[in-house]
Amino acid sequence: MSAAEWGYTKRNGPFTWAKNYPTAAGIRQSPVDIDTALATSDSSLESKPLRWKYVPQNTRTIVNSGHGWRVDVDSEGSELVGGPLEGTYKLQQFHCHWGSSSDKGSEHTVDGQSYAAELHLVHWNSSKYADCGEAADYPDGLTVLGVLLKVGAKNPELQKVIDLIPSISHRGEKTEVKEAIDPAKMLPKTLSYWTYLGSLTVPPCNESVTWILFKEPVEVSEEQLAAFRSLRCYKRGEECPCDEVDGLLISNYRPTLPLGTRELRECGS
Ligand SMILES: NS(=O)(=O)c1ccc(NCc2ccco2)cc1
Ligand SMILES: [Zn+2]
Repeated sequence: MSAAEWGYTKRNGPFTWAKNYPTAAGIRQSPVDIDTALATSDSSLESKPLRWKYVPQNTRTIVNSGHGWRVDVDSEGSELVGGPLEGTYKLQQFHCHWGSSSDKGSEHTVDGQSYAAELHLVHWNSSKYADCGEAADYPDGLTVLGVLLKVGAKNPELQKVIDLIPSISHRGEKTEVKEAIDPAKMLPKTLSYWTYLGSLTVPPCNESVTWILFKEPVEVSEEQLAAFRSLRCYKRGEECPCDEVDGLLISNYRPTLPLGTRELRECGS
């Protein structure tokens, strides 16, 4: 029933989620504003550099989830270790959040500043759990690499996603990713990051994510952001349930929640 379906409009948006997903009102929620003055540098993070291995050929399909685009990956062969992480995490999927104009759209903000969009690479703890779904139920189950996107040059790796958007214009549509997308090429050059314990930024908002947000933004063009906003949040042939501008997914970011008493650590300048 589309009315109960969560989304990003006034009727079903972030301020209504806690009604159906009580965890959304928890004390370990994401995103948060990164108050850089509060960040503590931690020698243990410096001593275990973040290391990743991805298999571009394992990026399988791209789908319009109704809340954005998502590239699903065959986890085998991928790994993320080090930094704040215990054990090995495997890449499950990556997706993006954006706003109706480029002055907003990122989920995390830095000293109150929003970016135009934010890329999330979602990993699950394969040292302890059997799959992503199980891992999402545990406090150390998931880790998400967050990359802030700012308006600038066209992003060649993200262009491979954008080229597929016309084939997934409506909710539920999916298509094969023929030209391998290398997640590693979407990461910034410098690997400095902030890290804190948080949650999924969409329902059910499980408090199971170790967030690792890179400090250096990556560039994406206005035209590429416009392509993201051309996705529709409803199924082909159905009328538009959301009161968005004719059902266009023009904005899919959750406003920030309080960091509360959580520690915010940083690695690198
Ligand atoms: N925006 S986000 O990076 O916090 C995010 C959003 C949704 C999922 N879904 C993955 C999942 C696995 C089990 C339950 O849900 C994973 C991560
Ligand atoms: Zn996300």
